[in-house]
Amino acid sequence: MGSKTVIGITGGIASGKSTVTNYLITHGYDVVDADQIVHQAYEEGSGCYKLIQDTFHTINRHEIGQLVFHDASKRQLLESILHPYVYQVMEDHIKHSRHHLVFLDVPLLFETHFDQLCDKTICVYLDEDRQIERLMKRDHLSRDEAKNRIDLQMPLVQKKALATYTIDNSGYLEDLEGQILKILEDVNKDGTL
Ligand SMILES: CC(C)(COP(=O)(O)OP(=O)(O)OC[C@H]1O[C@@H](n2cnc3c(N)ncnc32)[C@H](O)[C@@H]1O)[C@@H](O)C(=O)NCCC(=O)NCCS
Ligand SMILES: Nc1ncnc2c1ncn2[C@@H]1O[C@H](COP(=O)(O)OP(=O)(O)OP(=O)(O)O)[C@@H](O)[C@H]1O
Repeated sequence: MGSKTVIGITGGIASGKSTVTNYLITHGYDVVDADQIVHQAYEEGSGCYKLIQDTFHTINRHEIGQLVFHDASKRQLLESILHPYVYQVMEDHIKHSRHHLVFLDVPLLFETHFDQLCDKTICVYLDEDRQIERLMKRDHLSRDEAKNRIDLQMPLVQKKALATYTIDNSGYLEDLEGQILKILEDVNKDGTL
């Protein structure tokens, strides 16, 4: 993407991507969040609104989540509406960003092949027991429901193997800053910042 460096941030559900990107945003970095773009698509006037409503007979994300997290063909249908939209918004954002470094926060970065937009990638990971605990707590899910949502994504160990950098978020929040700074330093070293 020309003189810009694009870094994709991924991980599992509730692995701490937003916690990492909040740090980056606070420190002035340009971050695009795929979940936020998806949420905008559910707003009246977006290019996807009518198609989602016609297809699912509701525009309520919670109701649609209940459907698609238990039905692979409905999930694929929803993804076929939303992923091209998210890709386009991200591509436009990269093109028009005034920053030299752009971060993309995409839970399904490798599953969707959005990593083709990226020069480098970061996987935020943790052990599955902690992931389940944090997901249950944050989204008020049962253990079974949390496990089901984790199992819908590429295993974290696979994402870790595909990523340029990894961030271990099994520990305390204070342990994140050092790992993020090390990655930024490495990106800097390449002269890409
Ligand atoms: C299923 C929907 C309605 C649930 O909305 P809701 O507001 O309850 O959850 P939210 O959007 O915040 O997603 C929370 C997390 O669920 C996971 N998730 C979302 N969609 C998917 C999916 N299709 N497959 C696997 N995991 C998913 C991600 O880790 C995401 O961070 C919504 O996520 C959606 O429309 N998903 C399809 C688009 C998609 O694939 N998004 C993922 C990033 S591109
Ligand atoms: N090191 C940590 N210690 C304790 N709790 C944490 C830590 N990191 C993140 N959390 C909490 O875990 C939950 C998941 O983190 P976060 O929302 O950043 O994950 P995410 O990867 O962005 O999730 P999603 O894919 O669902 O958007 C949040 O409630 C967050 O406050």
